[in-house]
Amino acid sequence: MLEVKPDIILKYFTNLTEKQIAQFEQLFELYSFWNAQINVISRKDIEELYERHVLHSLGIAKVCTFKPGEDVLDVGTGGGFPGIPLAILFPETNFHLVDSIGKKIKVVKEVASALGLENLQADHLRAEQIKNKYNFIVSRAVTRLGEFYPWIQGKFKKESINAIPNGILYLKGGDLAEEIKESKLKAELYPLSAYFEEDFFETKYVVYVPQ
Ligand SMILES: C[S@@+](CC[C@H](N)C(=O)[O-])C[C@H]1O[C@@H](n2cnc3c(N)ncnc32)[C@H](O)[C@@H]1O
Repeated sequence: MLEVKPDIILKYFTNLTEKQIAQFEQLFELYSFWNAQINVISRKDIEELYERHVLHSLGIAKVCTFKPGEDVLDVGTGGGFPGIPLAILFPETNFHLVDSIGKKIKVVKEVASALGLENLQADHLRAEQIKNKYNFIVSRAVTRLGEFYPWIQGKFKKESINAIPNGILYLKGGDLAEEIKESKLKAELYPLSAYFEEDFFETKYVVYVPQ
């Protein structure tokens, strides 16, 4: 069987514990197995799992170091991106992963349980149904910011304990100027090419919208 190693993760995250390295290593086998049954990432992408999905998700960690005890919501997590890689990296932060498609949440629950992730809860829910409040709301590839914002408005904790105020950290690509203008939000753009040298990241950003 093809074996793909998470070397690219170790290249950019040099302080991982043995446990975290083992968890990242497990991801390839787990997603190869689950993706064959329930499509959560493009099947031709599986060999690029670590660069295009795991490292891309961890781009958020280059912009914000989550604190122990903070609550983070991942809206439209699909098979667990960006929530699962972030939950491995920040084991003392609480992650709530939701998706409107139940079978995708099944994959998230299976992967999280195989990894022994105790800081992650996954629920089959639409973002609009959520009543809890969070420090940060993360997302990737769900919808335009203008549509996304009303779903999560009012779901932030008032008090911030991080170096950056509570807010949205959204992974986006391409030309964002028009989308941000249309949303009328005050957004800050962090290019992932500033942190990662691979071509894939040339057009990728973390969009931060403080609350
Ligand atoms: C293109 S997929 C992206 C999945 C994952 N974030 C990733 O990057 O691999 C978009 C996901 O958003 C989910 N979704 C769309 N609208 C949603 C909503 N209102 N609440 C929760 N999930 C939603 C869909 O079910 C789908 O799984």
